[in-house]
Amino acid sequence: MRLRRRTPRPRPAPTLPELKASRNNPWVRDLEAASLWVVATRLPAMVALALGWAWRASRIDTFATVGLNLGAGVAGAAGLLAVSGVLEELFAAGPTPDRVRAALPALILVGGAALARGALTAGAGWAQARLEPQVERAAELELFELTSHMRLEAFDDSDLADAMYRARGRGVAEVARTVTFSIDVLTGLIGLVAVAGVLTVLHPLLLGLLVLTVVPDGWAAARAARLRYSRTREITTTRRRQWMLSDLLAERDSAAELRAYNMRAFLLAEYTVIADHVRAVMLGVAWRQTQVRAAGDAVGGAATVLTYIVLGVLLQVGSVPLAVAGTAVLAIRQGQTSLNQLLYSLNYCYESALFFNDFLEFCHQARTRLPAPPTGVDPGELRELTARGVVFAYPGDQERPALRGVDIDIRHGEIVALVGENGSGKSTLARLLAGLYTPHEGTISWNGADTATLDPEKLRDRIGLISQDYTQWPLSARRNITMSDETDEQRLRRAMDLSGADEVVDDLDKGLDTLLDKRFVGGADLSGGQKQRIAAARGLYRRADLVIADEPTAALDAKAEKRLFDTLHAAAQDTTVLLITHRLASVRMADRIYVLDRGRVVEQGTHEELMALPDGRYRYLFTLQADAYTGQGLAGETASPGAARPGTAASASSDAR
Ligand SMILES: Nc1ncnc2c1ncn2[C@@H]1O[C@H](COP(=O)(O)OP(=O)(O)OP(=O)(O)O)[C@@H](O)[C@H]1O
Repeated sequence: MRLRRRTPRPRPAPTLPELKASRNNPWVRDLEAASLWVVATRLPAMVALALGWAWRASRIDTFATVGLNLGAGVAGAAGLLAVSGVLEELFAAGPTPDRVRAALPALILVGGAALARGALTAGAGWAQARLEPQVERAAELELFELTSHMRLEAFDDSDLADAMYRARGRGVAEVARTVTFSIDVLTGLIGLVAVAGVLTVLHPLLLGLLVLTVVPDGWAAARAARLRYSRTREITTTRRRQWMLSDLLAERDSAAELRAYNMRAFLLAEYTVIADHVRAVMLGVAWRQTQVRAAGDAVGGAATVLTYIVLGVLLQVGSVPLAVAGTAVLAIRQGQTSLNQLLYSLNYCYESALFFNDFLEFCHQARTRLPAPPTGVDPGELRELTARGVVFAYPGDQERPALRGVDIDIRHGEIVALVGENGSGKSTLARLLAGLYTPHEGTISWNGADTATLDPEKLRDRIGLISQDYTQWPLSARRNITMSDETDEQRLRRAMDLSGADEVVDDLDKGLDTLLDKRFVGGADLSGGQKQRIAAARGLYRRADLVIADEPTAALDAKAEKRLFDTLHAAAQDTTVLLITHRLASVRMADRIYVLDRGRVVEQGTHEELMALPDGRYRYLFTLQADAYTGQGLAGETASPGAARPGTAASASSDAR
């Protein structure tokens, strides 16, 4: 049976063009066009996958659930056949006490079968209830093992973000539900097969009629499930936006700016438009589902009436005796109960399985974004880190690479600085050097070996990254500094002392054991600069060969800033420092300064060499800053940013590109 094409529904336009429903997704189109046959053939594979997850989560409970349900089905069939024996004796000729006595053994069998069925069903229910949390745990762990292991650039891919949203939102919860409904489907099927067996024994024609009552309801259930799913999937991006807006409206991080900039009405207005759109889509789904279910019920009801008419005719023409007809009525009623249960579970199972498929789809996509397996090759103590012809573009930005052929050299014990205007590519380059991104072209070499051939974890262990976008982890102050490393009290004190985090920790109620999250009882909140000191201590705590400090002082007061820069300069005696900063006074002492502009190195050299370039960009930027402090300087000489050209004497090798 082919499904009818949908009638077009009115859809309010979402606020942003990118929130429009994706009607071009081939998977959704395929889903909408799927016939009942396709659905029926897909479902067993999904049920098998779900049972595979159940098996992985707990073999005993899966085995018990399926086995006990099977036993309950067999007991049900035996009970029905025993009923036929009871009726046969009761409808026989002779005095009533004799007929009752004759029916007694079959009656005991009916009672025994009912008892056994009840006990087995209860046992199966218990095993099934135990399965759900175990499957949920297994699915969540799988999801987060993948999300935390994917390559960093995967997070910049909007398609993957949609897939992750679906998997995290409903997908992961539906894994356990798919297992539950799959088992319900199996249970319903077992019950139905038992009844079908009994009906076949009583009269084969009755079996055909029972099947006739199944098809319309089955079609309606599958169609209704598909409708909901395809509409829900279409509005994934809209829902993701709604989720983000709900965070902005309810989260602590945005609470202050929301008020300061009177964003409430604006955000609520956008939220309302999106919520209206979602509501309209879901109301449309509810109406279509009701139509489909009503059609299925009507045809199914007619088939039931037909079944009873045929039974009456068979009785009339003497094709079945009265006792068999009585049992057949019971069997048909029990069959329909099983059928209802089966259809109910089928409906939910199919719907759940579609969302479960989202989870599987994301897991599949995430697995293609995992880093190469660890090579185990230790990079060794840093002597030299070089980048040659490095090109890198963020996903979706292939036309505008963030780095366009960068060459740089960092040698042991040096302080190397990256400077340049906003968006020139400094942080991107730092992340590549830290092994967080892989170049699309060119190579990054550690002691001459391409970092792609080195063990990424061992490489990252040798690098302390003081990130520009640092995270304040909802963990103790101690963990915020040591992170995954063991606590070494001496090293910890030193890192705190060098970064100024000691003053922050001294002010906390429980010192290093204070939880840095105000959302929990006893948690503390830090100022922007205090958070940055903790982040700096984190980078310095590492036993690192290379410290990469990306704008480490943006939020620090003048005293703390000087202290940290002094620390970084001192640290360069036994380690190597890559410093990214807009405070150009702090890079004067650097061994080499690279000036980036739109993804290229446009100048390189020492402070003196760069200042000697008459039209140099560094000279222009440095002078501009110096001028802001002194009110003098060379600002008058350098006309404008547009006038700043790559220098000649010490201009970068990449200039030529
Ligand atoms: N996660 C990302 N996804 C897509 N594009 C990005 C991402 N991060 C940065 N970019 C883009 O890459 C370019 C370089 O950004 P990058 O952060 O490296 O610059 P930067 O020199 O560190 O800037 P700033 O001085 O403002 O920190 C910019 O055009 C930016 O828009």
